[in-house]
Amino acid sequence: MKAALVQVASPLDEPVEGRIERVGDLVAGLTDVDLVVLPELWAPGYFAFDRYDELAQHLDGPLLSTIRGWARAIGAHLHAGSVLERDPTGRLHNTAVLVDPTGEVLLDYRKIHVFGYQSLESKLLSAGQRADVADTAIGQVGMTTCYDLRFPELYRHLVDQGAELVIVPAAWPAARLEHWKLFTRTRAVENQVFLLACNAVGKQGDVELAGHSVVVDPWGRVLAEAGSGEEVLYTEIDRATVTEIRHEFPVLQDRRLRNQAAFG
Ligand SMILES: O=C(O)CCC(=O)C(=O)O
Repeated sequence: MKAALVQVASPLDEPVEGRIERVGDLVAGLTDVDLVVLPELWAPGYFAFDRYDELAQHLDGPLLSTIRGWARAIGAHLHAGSVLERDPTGRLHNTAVLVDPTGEVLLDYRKIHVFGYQSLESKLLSAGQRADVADTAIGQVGMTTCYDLRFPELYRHLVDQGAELVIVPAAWPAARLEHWKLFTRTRAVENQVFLLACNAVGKQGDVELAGHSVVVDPWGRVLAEAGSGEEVLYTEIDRATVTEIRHEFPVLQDRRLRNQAAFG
């Protein structure tokens, strides 16, 4: 399975429509891949808090419909990064969406751990309450978003549902790049999954985003890592590696917490 992680900047002074066109042009050039991944809230810009309400859309709105068209045009799965979703009750969410090559939505995930440190996300957005795994042509896919990387129990929950690969869009600041590098590898190796993490780059307001999008295999090996500028990061992964590594080194079978056996 060939994947491309599209690491882009979302400067707050760039018109959103222009950015959607620019990213659409980049995606249109990716005709030889099975999966394309975009960063967290790349269209509005994660730090455009004052525009969240104005820019949020229902999942059947124009942005997702454009993105579904991109997937059809290149004939690949497309992880839309995340979008600002207005749900039917009017609440807003940071929602990741996976689309198949026919443009059908396979899975959506509302970010569970909304971020409140030097961020208004947790004030403006409602937290998700569900994390599912989709059985797809590219494997058993789970999704989490950015800050979720700090919460290992969410990944265990995905593994318990059969996840083989976890896709993580992010807008992770450069100030905590070392944490990003640590968590992306750790979540992959402790759960014996492929982890594909697509970060944003560039400045949004005062905050520099880290880039360093990364693909890690279930043994914790970094298969590909981007730098700190805009770039498309290519990788090739074989889902059979998950089964092989879990068979060869079956640590997940030795978990005890689930049955409370070792912790009373
Ligand atoms: O956890 C972090 O350090 C960064 C999290 C973040 O920026 C986010 O969730 O958008």
